[in-house]
Amino acid sequence: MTMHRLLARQIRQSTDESGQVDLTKLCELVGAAYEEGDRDRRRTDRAMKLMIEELEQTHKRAEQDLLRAREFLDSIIESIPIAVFAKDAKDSRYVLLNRAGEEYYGMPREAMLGKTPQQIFPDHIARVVNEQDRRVVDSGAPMFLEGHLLEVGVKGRDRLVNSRKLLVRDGSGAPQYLVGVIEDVTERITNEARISHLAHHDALTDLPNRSAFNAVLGERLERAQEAATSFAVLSLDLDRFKEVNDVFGHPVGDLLMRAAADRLAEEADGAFVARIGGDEFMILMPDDISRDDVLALAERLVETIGQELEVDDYLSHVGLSVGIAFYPDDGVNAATLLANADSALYRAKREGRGRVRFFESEMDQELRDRRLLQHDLRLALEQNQFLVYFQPQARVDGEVIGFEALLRWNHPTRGFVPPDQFIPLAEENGLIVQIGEWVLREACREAASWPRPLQVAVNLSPIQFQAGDLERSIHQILLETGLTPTRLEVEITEGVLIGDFTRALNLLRRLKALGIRIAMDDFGTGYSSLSYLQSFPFDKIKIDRSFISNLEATPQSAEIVRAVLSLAHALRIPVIAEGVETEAQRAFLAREACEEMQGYLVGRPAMIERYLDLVGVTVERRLYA
Ligand SMILES: Nc1nc2c(ncn2[C@@H]2O[C@@H]3COP(=O)(O)O[C@H]4[C@@H](O)[C@H](n5cnc6c(=O)[nH]c(N)nc65)O[C@@H]4COP(=O)(O)O[C@H]3[C@H]2O)c(=O)[nH]1
Repeated sequence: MTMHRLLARQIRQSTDESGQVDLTKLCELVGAAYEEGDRDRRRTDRAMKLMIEELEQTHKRAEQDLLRAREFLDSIIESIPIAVFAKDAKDSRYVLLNRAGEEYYGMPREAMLGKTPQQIFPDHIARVVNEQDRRVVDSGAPMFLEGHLLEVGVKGRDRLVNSRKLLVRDGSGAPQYLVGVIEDVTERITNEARISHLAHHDALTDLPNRSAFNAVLGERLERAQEAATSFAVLSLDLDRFKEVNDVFGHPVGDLLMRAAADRLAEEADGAFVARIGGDEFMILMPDDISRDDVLALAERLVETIGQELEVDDYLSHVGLSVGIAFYPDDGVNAATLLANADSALYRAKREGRGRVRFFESEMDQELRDRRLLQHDLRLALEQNQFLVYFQPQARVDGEVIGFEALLRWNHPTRGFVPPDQFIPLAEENGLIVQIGEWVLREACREAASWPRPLQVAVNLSPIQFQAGDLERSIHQILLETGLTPTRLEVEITEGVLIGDFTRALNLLRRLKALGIRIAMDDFGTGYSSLSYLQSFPFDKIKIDRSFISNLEATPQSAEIVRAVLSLAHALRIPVIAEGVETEAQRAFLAREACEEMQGYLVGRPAMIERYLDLVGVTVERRLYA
């Protein structure tokens, strides 16, 4: 027989040494044990109760958390701007649709929930939707369609969307739901397209820009190398665009540029036309085009652009010069091809604008020569290679009234380089600022030393007006040399007024205020000499020598000279005629009441030593006649 260990212990504790059981003690021990047991049970019951309560609360909290999480998720799904739907995986019935979904499909969710695609969409669409659903359910693989046209719903017709569908399984792994999202990417795609367009197109004309041109040229070169084909690159430049811009203002200039670009693109017959900056364009011609065809097209472009353009009630006239280089004959890489097309363009412009020139290897030589000359020009000033020649200016009766200072460059190996050749180079690299200052100083110093107070005329380049502090340097030179400002005349061409017109005008006004005289040079050759006469009180007009040399040959020249003289007289501006070589020319000018003249008839440009008598060093006064 087995006995509970506690009872055995209680009996042992109630038994004395003789083996006698003390029943009273045993009853006490058993009673105490029962009481202890009751206390334990009560404690356990309480603990159990507390635990159950705690568990119930935890459960309730978990349920509430779950509910809140669901509500939170629901509100996110409801408010995201992406359409979200869920369907029953068995029959594609819609079980969930958010607000964005209603908008995409153009119908309220009540019209869709519980329904299959066949009950909602037209047949051909329902068929596609069902096929997609089956594919996802059968394969278990998600579906992703990018940038496609949404073909359902009201709003969907012109929207581009990214859409996804994926399968959700139940606890046992069986297909339960199909969840789909549809994101409207129309704006993003159109923005991306717009940004890419802007990056590759010129904002004013909407033609491809320089970077697009370089990319296309790179591709063309690669293709032409592989296929052994040839192609032509045209470098184009609008003639006189800057003048138009300046005379009519930038808004008209912009309209004109747009109109010219349209004409170019229209006439270019599908060739690739790009605007690569300012008034410069490039055209890439199709493969294997003949020289004759390229020439014909280029001439057509020159003619089209040369026609009058009516822009915003203004009639304006620009021209076009074109340089052409061929791959592979004139260059096998982009840099050489472009440089050679530019050389041809440079030649076209130099030969009188409105022309088309093919690249020739001698142009390459010319370009290198120009660079060499530019390099030598830098040394010329420090090595004293410049000289100032003086050419007398006289009244038409022959009385010398002053001299024009003309710069000469005595190159150590080339001899005398004509100013027409090196001054544009000095203007290109900015050296004209220092060189011009040197001429001014020499001319003023020389004139200040003459016993007779004759005037001295000095040419100023437009670059001197744009860069450097011309006013200060003239002021400084006058102080330094002691020449009276009224004896100095500066000759400017209309180029000075092109560009920053207001700045140039203010500068001229300040120079005039110092007492310096301002003459307008090359009158009649520019685009807008007449309009400039209105804007500034010039002290003298110089009629360009081209009109004087043609006086006898072309009757129009005589008419132009007469017209300029009568206009100048009306404005009370004295006129000096340039390039007077013959007595007949002088007589004509005298008859037409032209005040002054300059030319070989009076005297050639020379070192001042040749004219010492005229300036009063040896002879007080000398008359030409
Ligand atoms: N056929 C012919 N020509 C005559 C006659 N009389 C004078 N000439 C030439 O006509 C030019 C007159 O100078 P420009 O119109 O100011 O034209 C000047 C001027 O624009 C520019 N230039 C000369 N020196 C300077 C200068 O110091 N600074 C600047 N910025 N330009 C200068 O270079 C141009 C050419 O200068 P040059 O070669 O010295 O040429 C000079 C002169 O030698 C004549 O009867 N017949």
